[in-house]
Amino acid sequence: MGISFTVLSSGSTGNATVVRNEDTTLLIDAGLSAKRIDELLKERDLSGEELDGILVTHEHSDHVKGLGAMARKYNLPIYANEKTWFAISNAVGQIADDNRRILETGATREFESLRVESFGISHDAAEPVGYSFYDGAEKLSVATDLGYVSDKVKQAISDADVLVLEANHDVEMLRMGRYPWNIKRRILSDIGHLSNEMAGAILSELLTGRTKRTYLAHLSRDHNMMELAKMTVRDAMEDRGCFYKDSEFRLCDTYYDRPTPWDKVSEP
Ligand SMILES: O=c1ccn([C@@H]2O[C@@H]3COP(=O)(O)O[C@H]3[C@H]2O)c(=O)[nH]1
Repeated sequence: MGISFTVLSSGSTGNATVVRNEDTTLLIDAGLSAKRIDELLKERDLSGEELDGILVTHEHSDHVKGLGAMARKYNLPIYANEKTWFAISNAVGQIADDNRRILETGATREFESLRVESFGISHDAAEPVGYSFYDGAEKLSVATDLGYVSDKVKQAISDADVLVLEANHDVEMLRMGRYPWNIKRRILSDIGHLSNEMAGAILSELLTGRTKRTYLAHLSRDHNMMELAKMTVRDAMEDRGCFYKDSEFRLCDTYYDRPTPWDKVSEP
């Protein structure tokens, strides 16, 4: 079967992604109400009963809003590093001791045949992480909520067959937008969010021929549009000499209000 995934919802109104293979199904973040996550799972013919655990990237509410409720409703273990556990302790409510699992940044954990690696990212949270998933030779990487892509992150996500990468904002739209200047500065900073241009620059370095598609994620509803994001990413790649035909590499959409279709990592 290999790795399949669906981005259930992406953006500052709530983030959740399902990654599964033949023996394991994991939820990455639970940033919407449990009721909404249940609805989104149902849209992809899945139920919370089928989940084996929840991996947390960081403590911001758009990533943990429904975390405690999902864990309690389905008796799910939650995996997060120690600093993130500390940061979510109030928001998450009562969690059974057995469901409080530590997955330290940089650590690898095998969920039967699905291997998960966490890697540190740069964001204004206690100890934010992204995740890579491996099944045999297949690799899927998920990296959102990062202001800057370090060499370590590049290494962690390089050679992924499929990548879910943040393209949060168009810099001009953000500059001209309605947010107060201190928030704009924070979003533009190294611990903020990746712009479309930065996402394209990273992809131009990462595309070695193995990565077949990238889902552009966590788009700002105020300061971005999917078509603009795709155009800017593509232009940024071409400016750096990285040309591709759609048959070799594709940019794919994520949505804040509906799940992406199931995607099999092994498919071309
Ligand atoms: O001090 C701050 C600065 C920013 N933010 C978030 O960053 C997000 C960037 O994408 P967005 O435009 O969809 O939404 C923005 C906000 O949700 C925040 O919550 N607090």
